Amino acid sequence: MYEVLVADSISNEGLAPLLEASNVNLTRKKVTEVEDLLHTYDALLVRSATTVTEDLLDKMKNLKIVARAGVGVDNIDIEASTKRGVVVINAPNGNTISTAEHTFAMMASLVRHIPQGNISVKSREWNRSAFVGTELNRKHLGIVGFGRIGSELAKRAKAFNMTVHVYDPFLTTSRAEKLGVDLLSLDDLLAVADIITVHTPLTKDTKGLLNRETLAKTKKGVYLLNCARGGIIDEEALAHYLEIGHVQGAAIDVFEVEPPTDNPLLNFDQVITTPHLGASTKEAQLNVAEDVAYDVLRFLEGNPVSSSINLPTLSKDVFEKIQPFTSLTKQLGAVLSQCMKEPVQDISVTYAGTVADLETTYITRSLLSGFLTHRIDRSVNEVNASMIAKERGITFGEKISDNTQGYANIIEVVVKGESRTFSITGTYIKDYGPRVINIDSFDIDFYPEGHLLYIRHTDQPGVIGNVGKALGDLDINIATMQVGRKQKGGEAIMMLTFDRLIEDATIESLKQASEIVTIQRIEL
Ligand SMILES: NC(=O)c1ccc[n+]([C@@H]2O[C@H](COP(=O)([O-])OP(=O)(O)OC[C@H]3O[C@@H](n4cnc5c(N)ncnc54)[C@H](O)[C@@H]3O)[C@@H](O)[C@H]2O)c1
Ligand SMILES: O=C(O)[C@H](O)COP(=O)(O)O
Repeated sequence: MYEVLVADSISNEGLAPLLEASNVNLTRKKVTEVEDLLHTYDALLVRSATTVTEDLLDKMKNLKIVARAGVGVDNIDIEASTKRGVVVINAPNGNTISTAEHTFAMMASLVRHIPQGNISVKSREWNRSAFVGTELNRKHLGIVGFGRIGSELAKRAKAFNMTVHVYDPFLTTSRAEKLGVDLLSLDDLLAVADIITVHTPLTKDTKGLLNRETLAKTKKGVYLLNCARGGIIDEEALAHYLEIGHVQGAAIDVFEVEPPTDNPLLNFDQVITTPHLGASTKEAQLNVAEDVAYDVLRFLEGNPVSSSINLPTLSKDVFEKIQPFTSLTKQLGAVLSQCMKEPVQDISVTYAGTVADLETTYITRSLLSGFLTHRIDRSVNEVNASMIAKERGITFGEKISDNTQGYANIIEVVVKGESRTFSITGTYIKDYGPRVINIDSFDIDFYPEGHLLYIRHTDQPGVIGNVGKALGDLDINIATMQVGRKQKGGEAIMMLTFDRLIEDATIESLKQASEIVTIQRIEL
């Protein structure tokens, strides 16, 4: 049974896939209400109200996935989640239209003073001259951040006969042309726009993007909107330009600290606000809840997620295709880690044949996770493997080759340590499964699973028999035995598999024979 904690207000109807699943036990409680049970949850679903800190992640020892029913993941410590191997997903598409519509509504309200007029009439005033507004028609709208919401807003603005200028360092000129907007530098946009609205994520680059210095470049009388994230427009700087009358008005849905209490912007009549309502529609909430509910269920049942922040996103079809190879590389990594008993500096993977056309970065992550699992005492998976490898100074890289050595596919891994290198090559054979076909330059053929002994010895008569007899005398049954050598009379290898773990004492006794060079136990 999977334990799922829904910590924020998320549509019940949208959560139906989880509520109806027979293998899920769903709890709807705030994190603070289940302090004692935090270690039991497999999945955590939040909106923007819950902050997923490193401290919370430490308490949620069993957590595998954090789902954000919405777009912004700035309330989730992604790095700490990734370190712990916790997948973070979001629902990036479900609230786009609602937020674009809300921004448009805020813009129209702002230039026509609708909230102020409303308050005035309800105060039994009839002051028509105080609320003379401005048309949107033929005005220049500057959109900073032209992603999903920015581009939906542009369509609506164009329908109102506005000229749309955009600034987005990741937007190509051809896409801007296709969408009928004028792509500018930030400075040029600031200089030309009558109304400026921000639609970027909150990152270290966008925090305070509109500040005292940049806002000074705007037209006198400009209107500003922030329906993205508090802090993209520096609140103190905005307050300053409102105070001196340079900025004519602002519409703010999001704040640096929510709920805002002593925020200076709340003191201005020309600032209109909403309590982070961009995504608060029935439709958006149903969409985002459904999106994450399906994704969380898929993930818990071992399937790919459709929108991950810290994992490459794979379709079900692609995931199924790569699964045999991720299992294979996990095993190859585990064999390598146990055979190469020294610090490793570099891991290099070469893919050839059918596997080379697949999502190899994900397959390499599985390899790293198989390798690192045997070296460190924390949980490693595809989410955190590359980060942990980097932390430990292990470089890694991928190559594609066309040398399949006669197989449909092969994966060769070379590990460089301080004093030597070690290599392993595997293949996945349809209807037969994974095979290791070369280990440390010895051709061999074994199934990488279970309890193994990897023995290097001199190629001479009687060695195989002696090993068999010594194990037989200890009542140890050899399940399979594969041998390989490079040349007659030179060094040779044996790969033995067993039905149970072989004790240290047995290995020590086998090592006594002079023809045995090394023995390595491998547990897969
Ligand atoms: N108010 C709400 O309730 C609400 C609802 C949904 C989303 N949001 C917020 O709206 C914002 C936009 O969401 P979206 O779905 O359109 O995201 P998106 O990822 O589709 O678009 C963001 C755009 O910002 C651009 N960008 C990134 N860094 C930039 C920079 N330094 N300068 C200029 N542009 C930059 C990106 O290239 C991208 O095109 C996010 O902050 C999100 O959290 C708020
Ligand atoms: O990033 C988002 O999706 C919006 O800010 C919505 O936030 P909410 O889910 O807390 O309304």
